[in-house]
Amino acid sequence: MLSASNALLLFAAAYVLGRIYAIWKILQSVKGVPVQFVLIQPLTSLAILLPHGRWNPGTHYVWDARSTAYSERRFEAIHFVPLLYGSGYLYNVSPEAYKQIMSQDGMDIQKPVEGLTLDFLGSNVVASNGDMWKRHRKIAAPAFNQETYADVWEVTARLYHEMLQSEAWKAGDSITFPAFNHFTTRIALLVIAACGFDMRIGWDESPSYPGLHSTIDRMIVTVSSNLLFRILAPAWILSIPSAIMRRIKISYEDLQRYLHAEISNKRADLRKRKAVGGATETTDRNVFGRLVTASESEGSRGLDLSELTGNLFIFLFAGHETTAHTLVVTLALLAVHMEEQENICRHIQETIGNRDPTFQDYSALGPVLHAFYEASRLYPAGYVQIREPQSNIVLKFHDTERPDAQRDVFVAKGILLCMDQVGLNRNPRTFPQPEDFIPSRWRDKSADDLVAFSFGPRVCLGKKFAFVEAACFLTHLLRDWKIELDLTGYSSFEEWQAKYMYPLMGITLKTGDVPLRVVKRPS
Ligand code: HEM
Repeated sequence: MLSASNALLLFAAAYVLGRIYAIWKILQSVKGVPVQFVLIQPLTSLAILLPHGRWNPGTHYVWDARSTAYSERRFEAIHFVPLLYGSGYLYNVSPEAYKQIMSQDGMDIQKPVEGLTLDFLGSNVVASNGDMWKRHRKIAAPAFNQETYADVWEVTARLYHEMLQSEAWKAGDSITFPAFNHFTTRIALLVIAACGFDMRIGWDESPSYPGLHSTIDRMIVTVSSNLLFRILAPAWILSIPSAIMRRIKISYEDLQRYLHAEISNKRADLRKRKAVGGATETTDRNVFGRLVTASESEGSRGLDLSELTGNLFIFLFAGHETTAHTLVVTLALLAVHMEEQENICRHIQETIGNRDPTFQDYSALGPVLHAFYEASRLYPAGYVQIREPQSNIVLKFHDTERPDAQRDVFVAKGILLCMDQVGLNRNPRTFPQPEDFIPSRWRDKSADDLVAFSFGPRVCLGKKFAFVEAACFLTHLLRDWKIELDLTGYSSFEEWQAKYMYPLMGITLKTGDVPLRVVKRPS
C-alpha cells in the first residue's frame, strides 16, 4: 500500500516534472531568444530579489547574479529566465525592446498588479489597467498643468528660504550635515503636501488635524516608510498586538480618515457652488482640488470616494520619496564631480545674476536639469517595471553581434516582461561611458531617452512636477552654496562613494544617509 507521505512525494515529483516540461515547451516556443537556464527554487521571487540588494558602482549590473551575460553584451537584449513556478520572465535591457513594450502599455500590455498592489486605500492610476486605468489617467492628468508647476516653483522657493532660517543652517558658513537626505525628504514632502493637497506647512511646522493620532507630516512619513512592508505583509499582521504594528495600522487609518474628510468637504463645497449657479470650474492651484473638481464634472463616470482617496495616496507617495532620493543623489554626484558643479554654478550666475530665480527662468536652466536627469539615469528611483502581455506579441530588436540585423522575438502571452531600469540606463549603446556622471550628455539627447521616468502612455504623470521642483531647489542651493564631500577618515573618493552611494532597493531605489558639507559662496 502507498503511504500518505509517499503519495505526497510522488505528487510533488510529478508536479515538478510537469513544470520542467512546461518550461521546456515555453523555451521551444520562444524562438530566437538567447536562453539561459537558472534553476531557481520555489521561492523564486526572493531568489531573484536577494542578489539585488547592492551593486558595485563601476560594474555592469545583471539581474541574475551568476550571469556575466550583460557585461559581455552577448545577451544584451533579453534574458529568459524560466521559473519552476509560473511561466517565466524575460529580462530586458534593450532600449528598442523597452520602447516597443511601453508604447503598448496600459492596454495590450499590462501591469501584473495582483499580489503586489498599491491599492489598499482605493483603486488608482498606478495600480490599475485597461479601461479602469484610462479613466483614472483621463481625470488625473489635467491636474498636472502649468499653473500647478508655477505653484511647485513658488512653494519650493519659499521652503528653501525657510530651511535657511532653521537652526541647523545657522551654524556658520561651512556646515557638515551627516544626512543631507533629511532636507531633500522634507522639501519633497512639504512640496507635495502644498501643491498636491493645499497643506501649506512651514519648514519648522508640524500641524495637527482633528481626530488624527499624530501630526500630519509624521503620519505621512510613517505611511511612506512602511509602504513596502504594507504591500508584502498580509493585512492580518497589522492586528498583532505590538507597538510597531499598531503605529503602522493607525497611520494608514488616519491617512484614510483625513483624505475622506477633505474629499467630502471639497465635494460639498463644489455642490453648494453649483446649486447657487456659481462657477464649477476649479480655482484651486493644487492637484487635490483639480482632481475632485474634474471627477465631479464627469458625473457618473467620475471617481468615487475610494478611487479619489487611492489616487491622492498614490500622488503623495509617488511624488515624495522618488524626488527626494534623486535630489540627494544629484547633489552627492555634483560634490564628487566638482568641475560639473562649477559649470552649473557659472551657468546659474550668467542666467540669473544676483536676483532670485523665478519660474520664468525654468526653460533657461537646462544644465541644472541635465544634472538631475543624469542622477536619475544612474540611480533610477523606479528601478524595475514589470509587464504582462495580454496576447502573444512580437518584439523587433537588434542582434548585438550583427547590429545591422534585426530579429523578431516572439513573446508568449503571460510571460512576465521585466524591464531592468538600471541595465537600460547603463546600456553603453545608448549611453557611452555608462558608469560616468556626464550631465552634458543630455544636451543632445531626446527626451525619449530619459526612460527613468518611463515611456509611452503610462509615462510618469509627475515628471514635470519633479523637474520643476528639482530645478528650483538645485538652482537656489547651488547658487548660494558649494556642495562638498567630507572626506575625513576616507583615503579616496571611491572609498567614500562605496560607503554612501550604494543603492538600496526597496519599493524605490535609494541610497543610505549621504553626509555632505555646504560652504557659503561669496554673494
Ligand atoms: C525623480 C522623481 C520621479 C521618478 C524617477 C519617477 C518615476 C516613475 C516611473 C519609472 C513610473 C512608471 C512606473 C511603472 O510603470 O511601473 C512612474 C509613474 C508614475 N509617477 Fe512618477 N516618478 C517621479 C516623480 C513623480 C512625482 C513627483 C509624481 C506626482 C506628484 C509622480 C507620479 C506618478 C504617477 C501617478 C505614475 C503612474 C502613471 C500611470 O501609470 O499612468 N511621479 N514614475
